[in-house]
Amino acid sequence: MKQSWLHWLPLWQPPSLGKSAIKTAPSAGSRTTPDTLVPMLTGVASGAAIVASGITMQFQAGEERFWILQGIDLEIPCGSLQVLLGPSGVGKTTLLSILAGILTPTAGTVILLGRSITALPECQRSSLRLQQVGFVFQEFNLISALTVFENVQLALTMKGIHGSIARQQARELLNQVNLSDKFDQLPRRLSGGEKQRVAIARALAGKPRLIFADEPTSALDSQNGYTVVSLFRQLTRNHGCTVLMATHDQRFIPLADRVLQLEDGRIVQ
Ligand SMILES: Nc1ncnc2c1ncn2[C@@H]1O[C@H](COP(=O)(O)OP(=O)(O)OP(=O)(O)O)[C@@H](O)[C@H]1O
Repeated sequence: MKQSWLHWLPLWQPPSLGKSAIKTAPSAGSRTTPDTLVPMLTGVASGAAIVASGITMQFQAGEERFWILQGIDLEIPCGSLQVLLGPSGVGKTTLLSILAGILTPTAGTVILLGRSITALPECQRSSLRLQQVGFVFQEFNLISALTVFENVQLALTMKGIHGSIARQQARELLNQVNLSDKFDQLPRRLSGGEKQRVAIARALAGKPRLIFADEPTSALDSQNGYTVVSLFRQLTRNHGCTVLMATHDQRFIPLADRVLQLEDGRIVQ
């Protein structure tokens, strides 16, 4: 799903209409936990980066309503690489967007990094995302008029990191993704794999604890895809970052700590 990266920080446009849909009602087992009943620190105590309960999402297409997610319960441990697998249109972007607090589910609750976000006002969710969450997309969404270095520096600026500290951190992030020789290049001069590594460096600005990656390997060949997913794995191992990656690509499953298969609105493990 093509989205502007800048959109994801304060705002987000929901995905477009038109693929497969589930037109049945959610199961009787679907539940909605009142947000006030969820302790603020649930999840962190148990080492979970995300705890989702009874996530249900209904969309409307013309006159018709359909359920795309049907009562998903999920706990994602800190410091792990989780792969959300499923065919196009099954609801991966929708689920990612709900877990990141960008979309509000029809029912259910999400605890993100110990905070119950479902009932938080958008400005507080946006601020939590800005400080703690990084995003990586299929289409890279780099700013074409800025150099590689400036793309990362801008992300740091948006997180309140300026001047020589921002420059130092931008250098470190780009070194971390092996792009130390590309600082002054414009994105159009980079290969797809290099662009995605810039996008990862940018997503890591401000040391987020959680990375959401939506189809990050779809535009890449096997080797570059492997480099990107290996990089995610390294981040979980060396920096304690949690990565949730949505994909329909089964090639990188061996690198995941856990595969969550999304099927008919539910997670099948
Ligand atoms: N705001 C919306 N209103 C109505 N339908 C929507 C809305 N957002 C998404 N959908 C529909 O919900 C379904 C799931 O979309 P979603 O983008 O989450 O799937 P996906 O698994 O991420 O697909 P892809 O891999 O192609 O990106 C699709 O049929 C989509 O058209």
